[in-house]
Amino acid sequence: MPRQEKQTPARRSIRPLATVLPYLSRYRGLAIGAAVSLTIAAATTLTLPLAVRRMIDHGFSNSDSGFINTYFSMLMVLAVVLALASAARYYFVISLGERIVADLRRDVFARVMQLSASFFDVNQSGEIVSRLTADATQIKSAVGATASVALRNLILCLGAMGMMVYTSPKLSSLVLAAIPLIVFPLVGFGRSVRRRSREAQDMLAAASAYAGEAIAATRTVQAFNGEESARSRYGSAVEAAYRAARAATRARSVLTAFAITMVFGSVVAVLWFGARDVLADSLSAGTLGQFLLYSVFAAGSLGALSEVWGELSQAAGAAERLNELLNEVPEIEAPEHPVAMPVPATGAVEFENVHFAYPARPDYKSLRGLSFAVRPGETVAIVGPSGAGKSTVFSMLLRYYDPAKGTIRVDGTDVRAVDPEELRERLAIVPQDVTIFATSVHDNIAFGVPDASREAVRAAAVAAQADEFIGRLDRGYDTLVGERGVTLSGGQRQRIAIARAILKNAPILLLDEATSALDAESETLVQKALDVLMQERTTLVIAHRLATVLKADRILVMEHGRIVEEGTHESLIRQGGLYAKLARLQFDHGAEALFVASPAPISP
Ligand SMILES: Nc1ncnc2c1ncn2[C@@H]1O[C@H](COP(=O)(O)OP(=O)(O)OP(=O)(O)O)[C@@H](O)[C@H]1O
Repeated sequence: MPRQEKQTPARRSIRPLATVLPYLSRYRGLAIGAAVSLTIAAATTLTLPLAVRRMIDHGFSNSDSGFINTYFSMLMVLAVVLALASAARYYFVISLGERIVADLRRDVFARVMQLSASFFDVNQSGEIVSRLTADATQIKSAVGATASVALRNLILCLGAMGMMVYTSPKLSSLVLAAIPLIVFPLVGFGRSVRRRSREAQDMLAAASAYAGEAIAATRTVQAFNGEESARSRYGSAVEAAYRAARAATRARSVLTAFAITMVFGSVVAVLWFGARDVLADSLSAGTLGQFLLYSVFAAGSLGALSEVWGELSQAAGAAERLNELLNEVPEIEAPEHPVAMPVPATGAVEFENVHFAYPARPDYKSLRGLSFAVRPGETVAIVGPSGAGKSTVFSMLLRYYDPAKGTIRVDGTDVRAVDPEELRERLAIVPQDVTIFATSVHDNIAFGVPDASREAVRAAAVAAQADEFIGRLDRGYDTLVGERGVTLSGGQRQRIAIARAILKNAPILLLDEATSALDAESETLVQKALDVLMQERTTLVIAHRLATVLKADRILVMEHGRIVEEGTHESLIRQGGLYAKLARLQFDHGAEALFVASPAPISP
């Protein structure tokens, strides 16, 4: 998301909250229940001053105790109605808030899952998580508690004003004249609260993003004695969030003080007039009492409304941040009329004059006219110095990004013309940094095929040389492996990833060999697992091991985003070019199993 757009102020203060309206209409039952119970509660409250007037003007002067009994029984009934209506209001309104925010969270998450790699190149995951949690919570309190208070006070305020007019049109006209004086400044304050609150949420998200990163990397932080600097960086992020939140709160306090002074000030002024009318006998004491209660209701609810306005403005800041995610358009989307890929899949891959620069680094071309073709069933090794563009080839094939120029074809079809889901069905990847989810071993292997049977998962694990170690775990395939698979060794994680790819059984395998050295036994096991996986399918492997290049049908040597040499190990060694240099480096350093990543000058 373009960051500069984030700060664009919307013209109207609480407009971003309109996002929740479609959700509101989805739950009409709850919304109607809330509205009805709100109305009943407010109407009941409004009848109380009527009773007070009757008591003052008639009740105490009348010695008929029957009248008093009926009167107080009625009041008791009213109290029970008020209590029940308030309880129902609370239930409906809070449930509605929870319901809407659950839906909103789900929709925002679903949208985030669809976004392209380029989005995540520039946005931090912790920042996004903060939107899903902190911002959504603010909206929940706005929709739930705040909206309920707002509606109740709005009804109460309008009702009280109506009753004021009914009680004394003369005094009411004075009150009504004061209202614009109060409302307009309130709206202005509300806008400033929204802006500040948005800033506070941005700051909080930045702090969360940093916390997420640091917590995920505690081992590295500790290894480098970085606790102190991490602590102080997080501390200042939190401090900045606090300052921004305080600024928002300050704006809200000013708003509240202003509102209460104005509202009660005008009530006092009006009553002053009223008191003179009573003295002049043109108004009964009971009527002034009734008017007084209604104006206190009206003033109280206006005061509450001003506070609610502050809260709604704050929630609008949060809604704005969620809207940005909801409105984010994935860069890679299925075409409107996707071309069907040929069936059965053959596993052919072709790059034709592909040029590409990462969106986060538009001036640097990672691929510069890359062309090659891989026949169905062929095993092709890609080698080259660090930064040559090897991993980029995989990202392009998986269509994380689209090329600036040129065409990529899978099974003869341009990848841009097909549904990305159909394309990715045909590809299985074993990345260098294996992703393990904090769930069971079974679910990790079955990640691409969630309905796979236990037998199928087991068969894949056996083929990936993983069954034995899984059997030794506490609960076998049901063992939870911890976040990012922390309870597993590097080799074990890799074999789980291989089992995942075996289970997916896609016609094209993308393999990014791990550079990290495994112990000899793990190495042999991983190698065996890969041999199984590579059988009978097209394999593109970013190779770091001699064994792998020796086994490949063909080796592509990449440098600066294009192919510079091509052939078998022997023919390339004979050519004496870049490959020969890379290979020599490896032998010179005696690391038989590893390709050295960059062709540094050979030391004498
Ligand atoms: N997400 C990204 N955003 C911007 N630039 C990137 C991104 N990923 C890679 N690059 C750049 O693109 C170039 C090619 O990177 P790539 O990862 O494809 O290299 P590689 O050959 O796989 O290197 P290595 O062997 O070190 O993994 C590098 O210069 C790298 O800095």
